[in-house]
Amino acid sequence: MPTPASPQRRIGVLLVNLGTPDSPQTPDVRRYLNEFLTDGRVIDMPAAVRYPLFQGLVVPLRAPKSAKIYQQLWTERGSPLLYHGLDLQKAVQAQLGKDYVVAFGMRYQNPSIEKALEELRDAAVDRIIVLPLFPQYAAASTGSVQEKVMDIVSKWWVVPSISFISTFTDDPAFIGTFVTLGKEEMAKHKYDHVVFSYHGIPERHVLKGSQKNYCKLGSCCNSYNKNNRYCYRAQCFETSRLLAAGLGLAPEQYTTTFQSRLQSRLRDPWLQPYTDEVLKELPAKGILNVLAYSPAFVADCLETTIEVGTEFKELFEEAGGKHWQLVPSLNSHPQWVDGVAAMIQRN
Ligand SMILES: C=CC1=C(C)c2cc3[nH]c(cc4nc(cc5[nH]c(cc1n2)c(C)c5CCC(=O)O)C(CCC(=O)O)=C4C)c(C)c3C=C
Ligand SMILES: [Fe+2]
Ligand SMILES: [Fe+2]
Repeated sequence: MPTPASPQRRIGVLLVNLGTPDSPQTPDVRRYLNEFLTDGRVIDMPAAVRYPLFQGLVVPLRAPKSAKIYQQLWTERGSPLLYHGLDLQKAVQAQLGKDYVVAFGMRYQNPSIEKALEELRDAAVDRIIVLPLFPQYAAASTGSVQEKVMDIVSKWWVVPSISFISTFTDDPAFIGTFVTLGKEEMAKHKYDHVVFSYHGIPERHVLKGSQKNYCKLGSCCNSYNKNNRYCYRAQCFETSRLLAAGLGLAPEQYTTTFQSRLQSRLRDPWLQPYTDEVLKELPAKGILNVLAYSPAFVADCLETTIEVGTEFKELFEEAGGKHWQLVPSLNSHPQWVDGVAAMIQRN
């Protein structure tokens, strides 16, 4: 008797980014910030303090100010973080072909991770590979996506086989595409210095993630090794080193900095040096032409286009700098699409 053909076994891929408001209007921004800033992995305070402090005070004050910035960022296609994510999903799906089903979700707001996982379940995939789109692991970004995904699938009757790509700080395609993009800018203008500005996190977050107290926020992070594989600071330094090597930069030709600290009355220190403080000092050192990278992101968003591309440019020029240029993010660059597909296939 002929054996029945085995059902087609497809692999589900879930690409996840952080999330963005549904519109740049204050009520939608408020809803987004309420979800984001009450996540215990982002604001690691007891829930009894976090909810009243952030929902009751911080978010109502911040939402109208953030909404104004989102209005500057918004395009005809909506929020860049969202449309670049959807473009990437489409391109990776085309690259991987019919043996894969690629879905896209956001940790906060829409499209939700829940909906994206349900799409994969409805497609009867054999197993799921989750790729949080954060190159460097942080408990507040990658860790939060992992927790959310596990929360959702653990409640399904049939729990799928699932794996996570937790960090790609040194991935050749991630580095290689940023090198390509940087060289394109360097061909148009002569730069004195390169600034690699990463999203900041509280120092406490790094120390809490340190295995066997290996990390002391000092020279321990200068090499990336088995003891600090998930140390956010060590991963940022590793990304900078690899980008600098690809661009042919000597150590004195680049600086690693950290941006977007949430100003807190508690004044807890965030990773340093702070980008805004470093860039103001550059012109006095004769550095007048700066190429700026935002390598904690793989898609352009508020943090790249507005904070690095616009606000830091203004600060630099006010301090006497002449030329500040942001390298665009990877978005759905063909080299990056190939790299994401390769990462999935290796998994
Ligand atoms: C690299 C990944 C990210 C980490 C780590 C991260 C930590 C982190 N962020 C905040 C507070 C805010 N971040 C905001 C925007 C934002 N953050 C990331 C990524 C990481 N955040 C992205 C991709 C974006 C942009 C989203 C977009 O819509 O374009 C914001 C909102 C904007 C604002 O009001 O300034 C806040 C607030 C904290 C507190 C934190 C770690 C503790
Ligand atoms: Fe953030
Ligand atoms: Fe360290």
